[in-house]
Formats: sequence, C-alpha cells, structure tokens
Amino acid sequence: MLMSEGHDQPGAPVSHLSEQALAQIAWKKCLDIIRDGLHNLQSFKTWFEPIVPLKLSGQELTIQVPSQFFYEMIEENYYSLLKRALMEVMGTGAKLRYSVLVQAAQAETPVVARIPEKKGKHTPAALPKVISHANGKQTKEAQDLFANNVHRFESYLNPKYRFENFVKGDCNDLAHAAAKSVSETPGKSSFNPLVIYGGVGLGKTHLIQAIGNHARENNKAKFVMYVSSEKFTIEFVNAIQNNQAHEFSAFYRNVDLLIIDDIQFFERKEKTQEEIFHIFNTLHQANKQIVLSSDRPIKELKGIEERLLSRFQWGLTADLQLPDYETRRAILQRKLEENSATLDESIIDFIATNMTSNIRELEGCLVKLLATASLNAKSIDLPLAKNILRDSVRERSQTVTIEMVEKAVCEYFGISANDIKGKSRKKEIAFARQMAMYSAKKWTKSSFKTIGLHFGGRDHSTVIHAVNAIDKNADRSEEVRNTIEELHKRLEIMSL
Ligand SMILES: Nc1ncnc2c1ncn2[C@@H]1O[C@H](COP(=O)(O)OP(=O)(O)OP(=O)(O)O)[C@@H](O)[C@H]1O
Repeated sequence: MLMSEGHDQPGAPVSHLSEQALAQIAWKKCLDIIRDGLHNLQSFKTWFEPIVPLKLSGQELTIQVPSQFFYEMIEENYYSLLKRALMEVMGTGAKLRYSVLVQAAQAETPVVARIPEKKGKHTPAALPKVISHANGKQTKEAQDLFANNVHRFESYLNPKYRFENFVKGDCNDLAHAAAKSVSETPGKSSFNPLVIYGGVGLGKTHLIQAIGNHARENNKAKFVMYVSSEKFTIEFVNAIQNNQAHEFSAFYRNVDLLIIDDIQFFERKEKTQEEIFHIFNTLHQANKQIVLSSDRPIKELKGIEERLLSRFQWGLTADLQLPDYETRRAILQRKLEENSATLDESIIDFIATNMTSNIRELEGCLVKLLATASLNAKSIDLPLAKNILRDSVRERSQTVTIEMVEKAVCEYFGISANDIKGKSRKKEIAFARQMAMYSAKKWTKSSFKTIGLHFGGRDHSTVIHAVNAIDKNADRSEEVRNTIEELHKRLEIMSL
C-alpha cells in the first residue's frame, strides 16, 4: 500500500506527510499507469492533466475535476483504466472521491465515485435486523432505531438534478411549479401523490430527483428515498426469496418522501403492486409525500389494479410536453454554462432547430461537440458541427420552402408576414420583401409566378425585378452581401 512506501520522498517518513502530499504521490503513480494505458497523449492531456489530487485519507483518494461534464466523461470513458490504476497503487480497497469544481466563485460539490463497485447498491435488507416487526407491525423500539439510523441510509438521489439547472418553459410550467411546491412542504399539500408524466427524455427523472434533493438539503424531509420501479421490483423479489419481505416493507414504510420513477414498469406485476398498495396507504395516512413518474397518463397504464390507479390519481398529475424552440435554446445555453463552454450562436441554433423530440438527444449533441472539440483541441464552426452531428440529424433534412424563407426573412428583419405580403412601400419593408423574393428564387424550386402569389399576390414581373435589384445591390454593397449570406445560413439550418 502506498503509505508504507517511503521511497517517493527519500528521508521523509511517509506517515508524517500531509494527506495532500500523500494524494500527490499516489496520483502521480496513478497517472503513470493511466498514461501507459491510454496510448493517446492528447486524451491524457485533456482529461487527466487538469485533475488536482486533493487528499488521501486511508485508501480514499479525493481528486478535483473542473466540471460535472469532466466527471461524467471520465466515468463514462476511462472508468476501467482509472479503477485499475487506483487498485494497483492503493490496493483493492481503494476508493475514489471526486470533487467537482462548479465555478471558481462557488463552493465545490463533492461527488462520491464508485470504485471499485461501479453501481451503488441500496438494499433495504441492509437494515439492522431489529427493525423487523411482529405480525407486520413495527415496534416502537424498531421505529426509534430506524429514526436514529436514518442518516445511514442513502437516498440514491443524483445531486446533479436540481431545480436550479432545470429550465422552465411553457412545456413544463405546471409540473415545475407543483414539484417546487412539494419539495417545500412534502406531505402537507393536496399534491399527494404528485405524478409527473411525459415522453422519453423530457425531464421526468430530473424533476422528481430535484424534489428529493431540495427537500433533503433544506431539511424538509428527513428520509428521502428515490428508486426506479424496476429496482423496487427486483429488490422486492429478492426480499421474498431471502425471507426478508417484512424488512423490505418496514423500510419503505418509514420513508418521509418516497420517489418512484417509471411506474409503468409495475404493469402486470401483481405481487409488487400489492406491496406498493400497502406502502402507499401507510405513507399517505401518515402524511408522508409520494412522488411518481410515468411515461404516460395514469389512465393509460394497463395491467395495474384499479385500486392502485385510483390512488395514483388522488393528488396532482402534471405532464411534461416537448420543449419549444426557445426552451431548447435555453437548455443548451444552460448546459454550456454548466460546462464553462461556449459555442457559436449558429451552432446552438442548428441544434435547437433540429433536435426537437427529446431533451436527452439535445444534450447528447452538445456533449458530442464539446468532446470532439476537447479531444481534438480545436474549436467548432458550423460546418464541422454539421459534420459531427450528421448522423443525429440526417433524417430530418428537408428542402427549403417559401414558408421557411418567409419565416427567416421576418425574423431577420424583425417584421411580420403581413408586412411582407402587404402594400407598404416603406424602404425597410420593401427591401425585406425584395430580399424574400430573391431568397425564394435562389433557394427554393418555386417559379417566379408562385413566389409572386405567395408574397401578396404580386405579378411574376415584380419578382424578376426584385431578384435583379438585389443582385445589383449585392455587387455594390457588402452589407447586402452579408444579409444574403446570413439568410442563407439560417435557411440551411432550418432545412437540416
Ligand atoms: N427542463 C430541463 N432543463 C434542463 N435539463 C433538462 C430539462 N429537461 C430534461 N433535462 C435533461 O435532459 C436529460 C434527460 O432527462 P431525464 O432523464 O430526466 O428524462 P426522463 O423523462 O426521465 O427520461 P426517460 O423517459 O428516459 O426516463 C437529463 O440530462 C436532464 O437533466
């Protein structure tokens, strides 16, 4: 083990070294192993050189990473290598703790990593035996013991899911407001249970975990438990097999705020539904909060007992809709800020315009771009971004239409469709109209006649005149050339 090896600091007994010095020595050794294992100096420089070893206590090494994104990239891509290095240097009991530097001005957020075990395990069966009860009822003694041990049980909440980084929009207004309210006064409002439903990747897990994190950090609920219905079911089956069904039941009946994700997974699982039914009743009667998520409205769940369905609808049900363009942009901006990264506006536009069906995909595009930029140490421009994301957006490509031209021109000049189609001869509007006709001729397959009809029922000769006028202007004026180019760029983005 590292602490018994004195040769790194000749003459200095290792035991006298500070935790920080020990961390530096251990990390330096780990880096040697990682460098050898990577075969790619650039990746090593990008992902490992910026890491600062903070302290080594026993076999637990704490390292500081610059951002959450960094932490996730390392866990995602270099977990095995990192684990091997740590175990070689510090032995099989090695543990790693990340400290994520959120922003220079903010406090650090510690994240406990999972080495050597990648996934944390929460086993209600790990409760002390004495919690078990006679005839399904807990003794007072057992309850007290539970209360005194609450701090020992993990909530299985991911600290990254917070209200602060959940972007509000028309698509999630009610769900967000209800979630905030529940997190402030769990169990005390009529929103019990609170059910959040919505399609894949629209933020259900984020929002329900934000409730748990907020309630826990602000002491609104003592024992918060987050569990997916899949995990709940597996644990329940295990508990039955190990004769620990009573302990299992007792564990969940003691929770102050119970959050269950993806309840559609309970469909057709009769035994598990029965268990949930009893837990639900106990918690509800005791004014404990229940939060559920589902991928569809409760009424559409099939193979779930009526009595359970009706209970799920006792409180408030709120849905998450697909985010609109503005919300998609705001989410991208927020994710960039979180990673202290920037991207050209045109790239943000490109992603927000094309990734419309799922926020996880939206995020995925961003991560792909940032990772490429970082790994190749080069900045990303729009053509490169399109190239990197071509697989994600390929199916969406379409041809430019007159409607797109109208939208792009209106947005660019800040005027309405009625202005363009109307009779106004005001200089700016007449110019925008000519520009619209010019762009429609240039980038769509429409005839002069169709374009004229679209833009206010004008004659085809008016369109020919507009196209010639803009062509001439472009020869003379850089400003006009820039406008054409910008409109072209926006149309390209819209059509991908
Ligand atoms: N309004 C939002 N603001 C910021 N980030 C969001 C928002 N909605 C979703 N996200 C992010 O999108 C990703 C997917 O969200 P999440 O996992 O919560 O979706 P989900 O609805 O639970 O998906 P699934 O149906 O697959 O379980 C997460 O990284 C989450 O942080």
